[in-house]
Amino acid sequence: MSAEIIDGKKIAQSMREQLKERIANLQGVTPGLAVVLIGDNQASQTYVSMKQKACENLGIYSRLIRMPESVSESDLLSTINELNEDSTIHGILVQLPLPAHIDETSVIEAIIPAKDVDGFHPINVGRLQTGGEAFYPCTPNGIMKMLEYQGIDLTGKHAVVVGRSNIVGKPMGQLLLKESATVTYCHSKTADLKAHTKQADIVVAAAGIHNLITAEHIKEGAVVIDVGMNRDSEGKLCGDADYDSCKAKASAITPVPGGVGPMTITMLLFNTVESAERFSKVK
Ligand SMILES: Nc1nc2c(c(=O)[nH]1)N[C@@H](CN(C=O)c1ccc(C(=O)N[C@@H](CCC(=O)O)C(=O)O)cc1)CN2
Repeated sequence: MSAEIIDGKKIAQSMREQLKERIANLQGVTPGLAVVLIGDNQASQTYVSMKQKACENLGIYSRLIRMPESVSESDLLSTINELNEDSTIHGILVQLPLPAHIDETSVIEAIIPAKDVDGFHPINVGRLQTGGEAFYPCTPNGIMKMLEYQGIDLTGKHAVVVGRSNIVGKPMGQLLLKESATVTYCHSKTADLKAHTKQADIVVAAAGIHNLITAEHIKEGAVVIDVGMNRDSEGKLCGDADYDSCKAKASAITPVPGGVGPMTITMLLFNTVESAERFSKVK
């Protein structure tokens, strides 16, 4: 078997076209996104400029707030408070990771849930479990859209999520559960990872370990979703799954790059447009 390649760029593009129509229907309201970038982390700078470019292409107003690595937590919190009050801004995100002296939880909790387009605030995290109006984290929600686009029905399927981060692993499991999948979480301390992943209809690899998942870890016909963003010894971007060996055994697989990554940014645009729509209804 050779797997179908799930083309994240193509799905992202089709979703972005739909978003253009929603923006046109906003009648005079321009969705606004504020991105706070702290320090000089090269990867963060790349992701932030990709976000800004994507906003520009769609007609979303984007404001970049750059702060030095040495910024104090209280200055950062004051900036967030100003953005919370700014009616031209519908979405706020602080690019992660943060410098060690800043408490991530305090920063995330300072953003009002209605503008938390990353979906990291405890109110949004809680509503993912209990229901109600919420924003869902962009990477796992993007994966759900990819699975839907591919026509993969999740009801009764066994999904194994490898990784337990707040950004990807934990919300990924919740979203899969919402669609009636049977979910197993694995992580760095899981004994005999292979015994779990081999039973899975869908494996989501989000552990940040290059080549953690090989053909030996999956069953014939499994769907492999690769969230990894690692660099190999030559500096080439690669995922958590050994692409060539898994491709030969899986029924569908996401590449890195060009798989989950483009969907992460698209879901940020999606949440920002959604937020602008919600605010314009409140007015
Ligand atoms: N506040 C947030 N911080 C971070 C998030 C997040 O969702 N919110 N996620 C990651 C980084 N990230 C977005 O911020 C992100 C990572 C990767 C991509 C992407 O499109 N990758 C491309 C390859 C890009 C390259 O060449 O380097 C791909 O996979 O095709 C988009 C967004 C951590 N921080």
